[in-house]
Amino acid sequence: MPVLTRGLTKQFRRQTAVKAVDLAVPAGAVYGFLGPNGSGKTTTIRMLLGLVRPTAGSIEMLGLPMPERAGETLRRIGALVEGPAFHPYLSGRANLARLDAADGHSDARTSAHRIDAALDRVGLLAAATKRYRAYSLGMRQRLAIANALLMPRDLLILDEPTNGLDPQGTREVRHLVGDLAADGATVLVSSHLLAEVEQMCSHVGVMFEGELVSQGSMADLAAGTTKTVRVDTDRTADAARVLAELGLTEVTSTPTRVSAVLGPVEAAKIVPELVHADVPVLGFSVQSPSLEDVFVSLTGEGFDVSG
Ligand SMILES: Nc1ncnc2c1ncn2[C@@H]1O[C@H](COP(=O)(O)OP(=O)(O)OP(=O)(O)O)[C@@H](O)[C@H]1O
Repeated sequence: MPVLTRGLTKQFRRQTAVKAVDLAVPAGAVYGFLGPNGSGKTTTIRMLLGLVRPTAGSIEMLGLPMPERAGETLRRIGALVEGPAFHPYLSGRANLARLDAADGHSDARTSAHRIDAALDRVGLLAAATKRYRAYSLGMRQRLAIANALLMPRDLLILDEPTNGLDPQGTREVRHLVGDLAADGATVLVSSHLLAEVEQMCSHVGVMFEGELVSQGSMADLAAGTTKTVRVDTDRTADAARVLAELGLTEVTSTPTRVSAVLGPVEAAKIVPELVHADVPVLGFSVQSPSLEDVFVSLTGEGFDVSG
């Protein structure tokens, strides 16, 4: 597990910002750390990176205890936390050269090569000599990610990398995250946008009021919740009877559609039974709840989907 925490807790003076969080980020995952603003994501990430001292709990990063082994682990971790300070009048390449030179672990002899490789990785090589101030927001964020990629990394931690970006910049960064994962890095990426996590991530951890209320693969999360079945037909009363006889629950009808909760019933049995009962099936679907449905069922609250 590239990231593993036990009972991770942070108490500020009046408030427990992070409450006994057990994070488990498996190798190769794009783990979406999802939660509304103020739910404790940034504080958790800052504890992982040793920027904030936990009140309680333990952290393992890349299999080693933190902060005891920070010297070994941090050089294998690329992080984007609160954008590094870029100089507006220097080019993208010159900015990376400054930051690389400031990194005590970097090798000056390989610097030029590593910088161009990182710029290439984020698609900024052609704009390498442009001044930072002339970069779009998406380019600025990609430069910040390039900075995290100056050294080979096993784990990338990106705190809200699409925050403040326009739709084009957002797309650029989402693609980049997918590419980085395809290259074999494990990525922990925080977001307050449900749709973004749904599109970009293989795994999700849901934070709410300082607690990790759920985590797992996207598939597990959907499987653990209630699937619903819809049948479009002009004989809804008969269809409803068949579904109830099969053992589906919460059967409801409109004039043209019957919906019900699937439960343990095998979905493949439904259409043959309907046909057998002479119910014309004009449409049939089995629906897994969206991440939004899951969030609402976990927290009892709606999620501001638009962000
Ligand atoms: N240094 C601090 N001192 C006191 N309270 C803090 C401090 N840092 C964070 N908090 C509080 O802890 C809670 C969690 O904040 P945190 O920034 O971790 O949330 P978040 O999920 O990352 O939200 P955002 O997306 O807005 O950054 C908030 O209520 C915040 O006000």
